[in-house]
Amino acid sequence: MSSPEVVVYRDAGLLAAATAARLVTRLVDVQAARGSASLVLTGGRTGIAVLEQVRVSPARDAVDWSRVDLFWGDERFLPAGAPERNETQARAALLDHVPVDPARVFPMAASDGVHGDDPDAAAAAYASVLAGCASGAAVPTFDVCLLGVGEEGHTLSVFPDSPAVHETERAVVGVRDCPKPPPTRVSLTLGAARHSDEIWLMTTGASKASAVAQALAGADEVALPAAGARGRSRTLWLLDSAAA
Ligand SMILES: O=C(O)[C@H](O)[C@@H](O)[C@H](O)[C@H](O)COP(=O)(O)O
Repeated sequence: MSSPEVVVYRDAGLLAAATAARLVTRLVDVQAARGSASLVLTGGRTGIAVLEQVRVSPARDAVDWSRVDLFWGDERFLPAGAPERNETQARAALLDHVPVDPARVFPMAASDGVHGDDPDAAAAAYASVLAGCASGAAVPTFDVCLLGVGEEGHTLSVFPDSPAVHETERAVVGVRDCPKPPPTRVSLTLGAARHSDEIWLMTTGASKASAVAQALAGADEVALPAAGARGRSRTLWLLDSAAA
């Protein structure tokens, strides 16, 4: 696992624009080397702001969007099309504006889909999707995994000292009574996220500064889940000056 690197930007707007540029370049480089690329999307203001900046980037179409495999790190377990769903927001911010291949976009199930309102069934189904994309492994090696970080150190929908942070077997879990609304979610585990080549933790605002400091000081992942988000070759903490 890689050691955390830190890049600090003047403000949240510059972080979003610079991270969008970083993402476009990373996807182009991976596609040049391997033909396709895989990306894990996140919810939250910061993650969506980055996607919006990708949409308006002059370099956007340097990426062959038809050869990007798109996954989610977590999802708010709501009916399809609900405004609060990470998928809804990602489609509005970017995916509906670029020629992705629908067969290579893998949203987590909605609460009114085939799995009903059972987040555990939805999680098991997503684990099967991941295994189906992983040619023999349980989880693909994601090229880039975008993550946000909460004030108390959550990432994905993995919260401090929660059942999800103690999960060592499953790659995807249902989350209930989530401290951050909405309460029911589906989430990758930290173990699944660590299959990523690069993990980018995008964090803005003074309210996150304590969690950032604890994570970078080597806090235990049970108490500070974001501290356990490590990429195989790179772990990037992308901060604005307030979070730093
Ligand atoms: O579904 C979610 O809410 C996200 O996955 C969550 O992990 C988010 O990334 C963090 O809470 C940071 O959110 P902000 O960027 O809005 O602070």
